[in-house]
Amino acid sequence: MSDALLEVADAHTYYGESHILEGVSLSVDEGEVVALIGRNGVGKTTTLRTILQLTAPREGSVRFRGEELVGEATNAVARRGIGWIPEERRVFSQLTVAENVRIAAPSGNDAEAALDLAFDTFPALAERPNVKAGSLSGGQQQMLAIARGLVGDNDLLLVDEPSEGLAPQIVADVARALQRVASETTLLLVEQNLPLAMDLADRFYLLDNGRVVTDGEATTGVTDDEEIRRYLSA
Ligand SMILES: Nc1ncnc2c1ncn2[C@@H]1O[C@H](COP(=O)(O)OP(=O)(O)OP(=O)(O)O)[C@@H](O)[C@H]1O
Repeated sequence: MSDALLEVADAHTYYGESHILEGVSLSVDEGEVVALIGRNGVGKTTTLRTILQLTAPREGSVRFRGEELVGEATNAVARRGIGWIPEERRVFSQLTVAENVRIAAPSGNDAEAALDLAFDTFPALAERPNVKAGSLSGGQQQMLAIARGLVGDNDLLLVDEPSEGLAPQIVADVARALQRVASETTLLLVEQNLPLAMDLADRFYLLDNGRVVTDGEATTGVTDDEEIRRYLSA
């Protein structure tokens, strides 16, 4: 048996009768950053939802530390230490930055230590602890969402399109922050920005039409690979 932290094997996932994932297999080892790339609509978010059991696969398996997640409720999956930073940057807009971070720390953990970690990682948040999350810029909200994932004490963080809709300068800040998060936890990262994905990741999987079409080491060479570029621009 594999000793991967996460192992998805031949997952088939549907929305109603639409067959979206047609046998996705991938693995993530402890400490790795793995990027899931591919153009719009190929099933990247659905793969994350499949892991979280938000949309359970009809066939195939999802194992975390060797244990089957298929059939478990999403909150049980979360309790195993799998965190999710969705594309929509879920933060509590009526709560302050500090409150958002504090409530993301698992109960029993030291909320002030969580704040220290978050503010140390994201100086832009440390400058505005008492600002309502809803009045932050898009980039700051993304950082807050990542900070909440970071203090959640997760062993695996699923991060969906962290750079989407952000200005290039802010993307660089988010990338730096993710790099720091990666030194603390294992990441599975959905990212359409290929240079960013290759910069952050150790390995990548390229999805197309609900299947993994290729995978390998994340290097800058991948960014210039003709075949991969064709898949991404199609
Ligand atoms: N709730 C849903 N009900 C029905 N079809 C859905 C649903 N969510 C997604 N889909 C469809 O499933 C397919 C895969 O979507 P998914 O969001 O996984 O793609 P993606 O690779 O993450 O792309 P994007 O970057 O656009 O989010 C798409 O064709 C999409 O239209």
